[in-house]
Amino acid sequence: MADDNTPENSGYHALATLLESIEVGLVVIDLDYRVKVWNGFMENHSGMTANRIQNQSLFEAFPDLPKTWLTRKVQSVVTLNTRTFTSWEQRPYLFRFRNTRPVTGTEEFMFQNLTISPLTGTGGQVEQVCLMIYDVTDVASGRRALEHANEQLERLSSTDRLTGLLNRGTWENLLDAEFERYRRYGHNTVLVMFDIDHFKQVNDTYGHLIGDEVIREVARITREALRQADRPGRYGGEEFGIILPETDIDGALVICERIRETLATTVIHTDDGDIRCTVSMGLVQLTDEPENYMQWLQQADDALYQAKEGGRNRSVAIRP
Ligand SMILES: Nc1nc2c(ncn2[C@@H]2O[C@H](COP(=O)(O)OP(=O)(O)OP(=O)(O)O)[C@@H](O)[C@H]2O)c(=O)[nH]1
Repeated sequence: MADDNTPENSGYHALATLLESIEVGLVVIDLDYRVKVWNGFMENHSGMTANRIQNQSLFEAFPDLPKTWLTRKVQSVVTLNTRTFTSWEQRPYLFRFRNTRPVTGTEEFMFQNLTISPLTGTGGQVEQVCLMIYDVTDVASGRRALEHANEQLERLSSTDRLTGLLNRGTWENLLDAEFERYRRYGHNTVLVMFDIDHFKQVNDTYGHLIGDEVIREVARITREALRQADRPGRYGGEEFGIILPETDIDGALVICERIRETLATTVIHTDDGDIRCTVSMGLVQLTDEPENYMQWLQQADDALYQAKEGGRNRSVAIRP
């Protein structure tokens, strides 16, 4: 009988205790996926005791495991006798454990990195494999928060803060892209420039803050009148542009008149009283004439100027 007090045994005992209490999941399975070792981390997070799962098939005990994927990974570890590593970015988790971290409590489940190592027997053959599961929820949730913040930053830098429409830079890039698309495919496309009439009076009478409210309301009504593919943008102070892809000049005129009439009949309620405003619009369907998008823009601006000259609160369309 072995003497429990030999230095070898006490060393082994210390090691076993360490593996039992380490903050990493340790699972040893044989080549039939029967569980041989299941440490404290796994017990705590799965609710399954080592005694219960001992010698059970891993896939029977955890039917939700990605069987095909894990089998392929384990097979390659066994065949090549080398370890493999999978990060949470490739696969967020192997075992779906609830996230119990206090700081990253907003994450629903535990993100995991996984290492699969071969365990060889005395003959040098791989007889078992060891799965090591690392809880990387803190890292993953930090990274995800950063990505989320970057997305928001990206959105903010492409939109106008007052109206939420595309800002001038982004909108002009789209206009340039639409111009190139026309050159290649020749699809109908219309550019609209419009501007709030006598806006200076609104500012002078009510002040800049109320003026801003009016600009915001004009943007909201415009956005609501358009389709998903249409691209409204805030070009300058009280000047807006709309790109209407796959639209001819008659269709564009219908859309613009709808926006113009809606605005003309809308009362904007502000803290300083009710305000009405009108807009003038210039529309131009793209032809082969402009050599670049800036010339196309100039044509629309000329049409807008004609609408102002013609008495405002109207749309002027330049036909192809
Ligand atoms: N509140 C506010 N006013 C702005 C903003 N940007 C430009 N403006 C004002 O918009 C007014 C534009 O005036 P004008 O270019 O003379 O044109 P208008 O009074 O609208 O007259 P027409 O366009 O000829 O009908 C100016 O008073 C600008 O100060 C802004 O972001 N907020």
